Amino acid sequence: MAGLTIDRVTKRFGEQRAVDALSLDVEPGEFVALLGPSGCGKTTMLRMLAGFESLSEGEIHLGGRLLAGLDQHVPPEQRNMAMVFQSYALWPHMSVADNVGYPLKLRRRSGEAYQRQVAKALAMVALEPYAQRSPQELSGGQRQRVALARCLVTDPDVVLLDEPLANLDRHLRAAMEQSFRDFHRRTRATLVYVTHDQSEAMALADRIAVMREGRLEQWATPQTLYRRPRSTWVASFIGQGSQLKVAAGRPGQRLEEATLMRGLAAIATERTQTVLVRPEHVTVLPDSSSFHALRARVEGVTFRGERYELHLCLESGEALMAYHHEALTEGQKVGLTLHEGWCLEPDA
Ligand SMILES: Nc1ncnc2c1ncn2[C@@H]1O[C@H](COP(=O)(O)OP(=O)(O)OP(=O)(O)O)[C@@H](O)[C@H]1O
Repeated sequence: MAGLTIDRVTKRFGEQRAVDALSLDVEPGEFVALLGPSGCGKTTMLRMLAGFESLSEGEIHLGGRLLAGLDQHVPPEQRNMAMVFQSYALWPHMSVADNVGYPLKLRRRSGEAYQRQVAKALAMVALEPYAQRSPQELSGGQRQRVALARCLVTDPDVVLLDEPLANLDRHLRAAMEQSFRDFHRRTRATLVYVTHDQSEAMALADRIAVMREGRLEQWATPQTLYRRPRSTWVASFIGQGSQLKVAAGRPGQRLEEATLMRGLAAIATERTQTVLVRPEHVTVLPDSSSFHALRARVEGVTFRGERYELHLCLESGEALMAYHHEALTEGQKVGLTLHEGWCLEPDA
């Protein structure tokens, strides 16, 4: 197993910087997600890791070995990495087992060693009973597992995955998330996973690199991204929540209930700090009275099965999202207690 070092990597296409001075240290065996909106440079970064794209600046190391830099470009087939694409790219005329064994054939493996490695890779994705089927006889999720087995069969140091679940329906995606977790637990390969779906990245990765316009916005565990997003931009991208103005705190500070409620009650000109309030930190008191310091009007109610999602409008005009155990009526006035908030850096 080897770790990856991405050191100030830049990729220019003409005037545009698709990736801009990106640095990441990925631990051996770590599951990492590159997350960001469409066009932020995720796929370009992945292609540079795989060796399909050259670097404009910076270096990439695997273990102690320089893979790519100013005068160095190790070709893809010598990097001991494997890439899984959105489209699976399976051969339709070959059986599942032959698809999985194809990279071994390219390396001129045969006989018993070949059979053993194919069987082992198929077992890792629980597809042994399907070995002799053709890919057309499989579901989308099963096809993606064949693609995973094919990339595992050569024992790569690093597995690169480019939106591998993008073509699957929601139900299947959830089941496949579990397959990816199992896959990672069994192989302990270093995984770099590209996605624009924050819930997928949060569910799977040990650490997430949040990218925006080629640059790294934040590099942290899912828990840290959720609880302590750095900027207003990251906070609006990860999870649900509302951004309010308060007269309290500074970026990177957690506000307790009393400070937060006092800070919200201040006059508008003093409320200059943006605070993130997650919906689970809001208590809604349906019988609004003048007794409540903070009041709001119910603007919308969405039933989510286990709870209702309320869209509220504060007296300041700011929007606030909250959860509640029962349905309220639109237009209803409510009192609120906000239990905590997280102070954000302004958007650069
Ligand atoms: N070969 C290329 N030539 C010119 N521009 C390119 C090329 N490849 C990518 N780009 C540009 O670089 C930027 C980053 O593209 P990239 O595909 O890496 O983004 P992405 O984050 O993977 O997006 P998506 O989620 O939509 O796949 C985009 O603006 C894209 O148009």
